[in-house]
This record gives sequence, C-alpha cells and structure tokens, in this order.
Amino acid sequence: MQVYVDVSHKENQSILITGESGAGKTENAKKVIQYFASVARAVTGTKQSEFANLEEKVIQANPVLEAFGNARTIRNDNSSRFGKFIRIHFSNTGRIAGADIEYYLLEKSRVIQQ
Ligand SMILES: Nc1ncnc2c1ncn2[C@@H]1O[C@H](COP(=O)(O)OP(=O)(O)OP(=O)(O)O)[C@@H](O)[C@H]1O
Repeated sequence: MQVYVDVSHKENQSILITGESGAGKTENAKKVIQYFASVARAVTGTKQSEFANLEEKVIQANPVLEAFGNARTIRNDNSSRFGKFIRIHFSNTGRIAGADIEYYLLEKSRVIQQ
C-alpha cells in the first residue's frame, strides 16, 4: 500500500481499508498510523520522542478495544466484530496534533453479558 501525505493542500484525506475477514485490515491500519507518525517527523524535522507518545497511545488503545470487541472466528483468531473510524489530526505544519477513535456496528449478538 502506498500512502501519500500532502501537507501543502491542507485538505482532509481519508483511507478506507476493506477486505474479507482475516485479510489484514486491523494489522495494516496500525502500520498506516506508524507511517503517518514517521512522515510527520520527516516533514517537520521533529525528534521521534515528540511523536512517539501520541502514536503509542493510539496503537495501545487497540488491545483495549480488541478485548471488548474482538472474537475468534473460523477465518480469524482475532476478528474485529466492530468497525473503527480513526481520525488523526495534523497541525498546519504537518505535526500530529491529536487523534480520536470512533467505533460502530459492534456485533452485539456475541455480547453474552454486560
Ligand atoms: N501485516 C501483517 N503482518 C503480519 N501478520 C499479519 C499482517 N496482516 C495480517 N496478519 C495476520 O493475519 C491475521 C488477521 O489480520 P487482521 O486481524 O488484521 O484481519 P482483518 O482484516 O482485520 O480481519 P477481520 O475482518 O476478521 O477483523 C492477524 O492476526 C495476523 O496474524
């Protein structure tokens, strides 16, 4: 997958990751976030430590979400049973300024108790 980050146009951009169960959507979404962090570092010339924390927080949110929303299926031992919308905010200079995650379409039939 080739992702271009264009800070000069300052327009919102979206990436839609689709594929059948087990194709690698979840794993590769994490790699995209890591790629954004490394490009933002290169564009702004900022040291890794200033970005590592935020990138790490987004990545580390995944095990928590997966603990509640993933299940083993015949196609994938760690199948996401919900969709995720990850938004990464960049500053005018191309720095990563924040991030938030929305989830949707949780497969509630698998939830056995509160
Ligand atoms: N880039 C990768 N490097 C190494 N292993 C990978 C990679 N992508 C996927 N895998 C392997 O494939 C498995 C399934 O990947 P993943 O959970 O990302 O699929 P998915 O498309 O999100 O599936 P689902 O729709 O069921 O949630 C992972 O647990 C991992 O073992």
